[in-house]
Amino acid sequence: MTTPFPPSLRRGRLLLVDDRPENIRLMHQILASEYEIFAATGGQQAIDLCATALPDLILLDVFMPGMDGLEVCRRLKQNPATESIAVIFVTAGSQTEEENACWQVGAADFVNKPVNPLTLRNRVRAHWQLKLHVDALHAMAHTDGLTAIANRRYLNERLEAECQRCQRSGLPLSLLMIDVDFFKRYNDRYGHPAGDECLKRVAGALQAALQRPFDLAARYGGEEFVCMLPDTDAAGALAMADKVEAAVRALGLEHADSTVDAVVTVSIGVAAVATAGLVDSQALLRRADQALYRAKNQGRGRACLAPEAEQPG
Ligand SMILES: Nc1nc2c(ncn2[C@@H]2O[C@H](COP(=O)(O)OP(=O)(O)OP(=O)(O)O)[C@@H](O)[C@H]2O)c(=O)[nH]1
Repeated sequence: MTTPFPPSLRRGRLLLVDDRPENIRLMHQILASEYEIFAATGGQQAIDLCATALPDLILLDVFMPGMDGLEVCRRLKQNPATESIAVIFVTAGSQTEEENACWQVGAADFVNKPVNPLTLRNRVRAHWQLKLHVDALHAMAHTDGLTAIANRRYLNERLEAECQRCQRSGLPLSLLMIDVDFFKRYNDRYGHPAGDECLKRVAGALQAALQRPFDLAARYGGEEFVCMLPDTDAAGALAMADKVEAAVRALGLEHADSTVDAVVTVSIGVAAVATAGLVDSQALLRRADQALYRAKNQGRGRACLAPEAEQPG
């Protein structure tokens, strides 16, 4: 799952790339106590490892037979999945042209060969700390402050990307728009701090109900949430909506002023993209919102499916 929440105190993952095993051994000795180490002795192997091991940093030899370090770096920077991995080149020479070529392909830094252990350790540590800070900022920008699930900004980014993917692949995509019933009355009766606590519990129930790695639960604003369900058609989304509705009811949060039940309930609007063609994220959200409005009008504490979108032309 693409999560906005990085593990905060994990060990950094470091990929060492050098065609000479003795160089890898030396760097391993210097760095193994602080990092989880992976190693590759060729360019293609390094690229393959990046896709599976997802390292945080790479120490990359420039001159290697076959694909050299410059080409490895160029390819990593062209791939959105690997472009943010910091590449520190390990260079034998210190010629200006060689350094410039490294910067041009996207180097983050250099270390000279033969490596000075202290310099290597400090350079790697500086880039690892920078990466931790960037990840933390990224997580903060994508997280809702109250409920700690994804926020509307992250939902919009992911939804846009999923709509494009769905348009290319023709696979279905569904949204649930979820609203806590009579939440104003809840706040009025139990107080705003209890209202906040209720929203946190509802968010937790949504998060727990979604089980596929690419599903996403987000707080859309106020007492409204959205669940994005890739590769899920209308029938699957309706089943998920029922599961979410039941999960919130099962929290058993007393709501004495609700006319739906004695506990907190939610209404859910479901919208699905079923057919190939243009997929418009905002139109999908609007359809889910209209279905939510119908669920409210039909008595709340239930899910309603939006009619299929009309295809242009
Ligand atoms: N405690 C708390 N309340 C919030 C928060 N965000 C929005 N609200 C409250 O949510 C309530 C939403 O009220 P309405 O839009 O009238 O909806 P409702 O009372 O849930 O009624 P229905 O949706 O028709 O069932 C308002 O009273 C908002 O103040 C929040 O972060 N914390």
